[in-house]
Amino acid sequence: MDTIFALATPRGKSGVAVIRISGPRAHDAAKALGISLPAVRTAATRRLTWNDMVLDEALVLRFDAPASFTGENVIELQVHGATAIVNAVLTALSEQPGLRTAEAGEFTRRALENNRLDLAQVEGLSDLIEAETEAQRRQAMRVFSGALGELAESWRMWLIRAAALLEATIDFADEEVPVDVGPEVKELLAGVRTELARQVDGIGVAERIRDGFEVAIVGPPNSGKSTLLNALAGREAAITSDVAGTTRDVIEVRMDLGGLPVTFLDTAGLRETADKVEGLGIERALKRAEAADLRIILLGHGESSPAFTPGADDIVLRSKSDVDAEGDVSGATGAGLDRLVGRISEALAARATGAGIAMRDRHRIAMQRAIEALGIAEDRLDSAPELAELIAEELRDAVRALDSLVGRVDVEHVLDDIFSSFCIGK
Ligand SMILES: Nc1nc2c(ncn2[C@@H]2O[C@H](COP(=O)(O)OP(=O)(O)OP(=O)(O)O)[C@@H](O)[C@H]2O)c(=O)[nH]1
Ligand SMILES: [K+]
Ligand SMILES: [Mg+2]
Repeated sequence: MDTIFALATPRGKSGVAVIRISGPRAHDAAKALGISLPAVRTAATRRLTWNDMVLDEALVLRFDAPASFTGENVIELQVHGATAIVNAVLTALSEQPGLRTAEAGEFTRRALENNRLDLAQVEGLSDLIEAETEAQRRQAMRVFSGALGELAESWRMWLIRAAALLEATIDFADEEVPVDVGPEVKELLAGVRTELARQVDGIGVAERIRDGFEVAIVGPPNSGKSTLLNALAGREAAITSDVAGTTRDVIEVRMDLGGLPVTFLDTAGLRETADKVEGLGIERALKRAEAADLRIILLGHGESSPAFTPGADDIVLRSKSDVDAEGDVSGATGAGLDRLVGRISEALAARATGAGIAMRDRHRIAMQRAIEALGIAEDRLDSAPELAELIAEELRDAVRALDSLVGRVDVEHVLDDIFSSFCIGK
């Protein structure tokens, strides 16, 4: 196994830069830099030297396998964040035998291989690093701390219990079965299936929290959509003018709205037009507005938008309240903007509460596979309960699907559990 190293903080000038070394030669690599190793899990300042030259005065942290992020011996060097220092230390490391630069994600891959993290936690970690808003941080943190693995483990235990009950009836096939296990098995399966379905339902919202909600601003030309977008963004993101049909392409502005990631879409004014390019813009506007999570329908004085019927949560507003007594909001003066932002946050926050812990297509596929297997098992329990062996096989399929959630693949281990732990009356 190679010993790998890399800069763990972004490149460029900074107060401190962290260089991580992981693998069997991590301790030797530190010693080769003139470092006398600090005690495990303590930090000590040490002078780094290479070819008789002092490179820097660094804070050195030492972790010994398996109690480290990667599960290997790890040294972390906190050096002064000058490009020249970082380069000198990285060069010194690369000149040592058995050491090489880490590939992207390689520290985490080793953590996975050494069972320091499960697959879902690895996904959580990558989302955590990408998190920009509070809701994203909270969601990623839940997954990173192993919540999905814990859920999968509890489902797995229920299914293994159900399979064990069925196995017992197989063992007793020729004799009298002491108890009818059907009702208990059914209850276990229905419990798992209901929870799985709830998690699958929450994936869409969880994906939204990860990738951002879309809020489209739509309405007739010149109602002030682009001006409103600019007011929300606090910058001139879109061109505005008194010419109807100014906006053609969809303009996107990403924002943090009360902790939720939101992308606002400014769109072309909706109207009948003979202009080919404007027509293409309107087509795009309609498509994106329909796909968005929420729409702000912005109307001018006395206007309606025949091209757009508002959905239940959509917000219909009258623009230019600074010059229109019946207006609700003014992109020009900012009046009514806080109230609008409040309404949008409220509508999206209500949806965000439906988020589950599962949050990826991979999770959806695994869970749906499990739901399907459980459905077949439940049907068989009703129609042909004597086929206990076949039913148990469906349960094993469901367990395998759930195991794939966390990247566990040792099916033998599952079968061992089933056959060893719960043998009623034997
Ligand atoms: N007084 C006032 N004028 C506004 C306001 N919002 C927009 N306007 C003016 O209305 C005109 C149209 O504004 P835009 O923001 O370009 O309108 P739009 O809806 O994006 O127009 P299209 O992109 O052509 O569909 C411009 O002259 C703006 O200065 C407002 O809140 N108050
Ligand atoms: K305009
Ligand atoms: Mg516009």
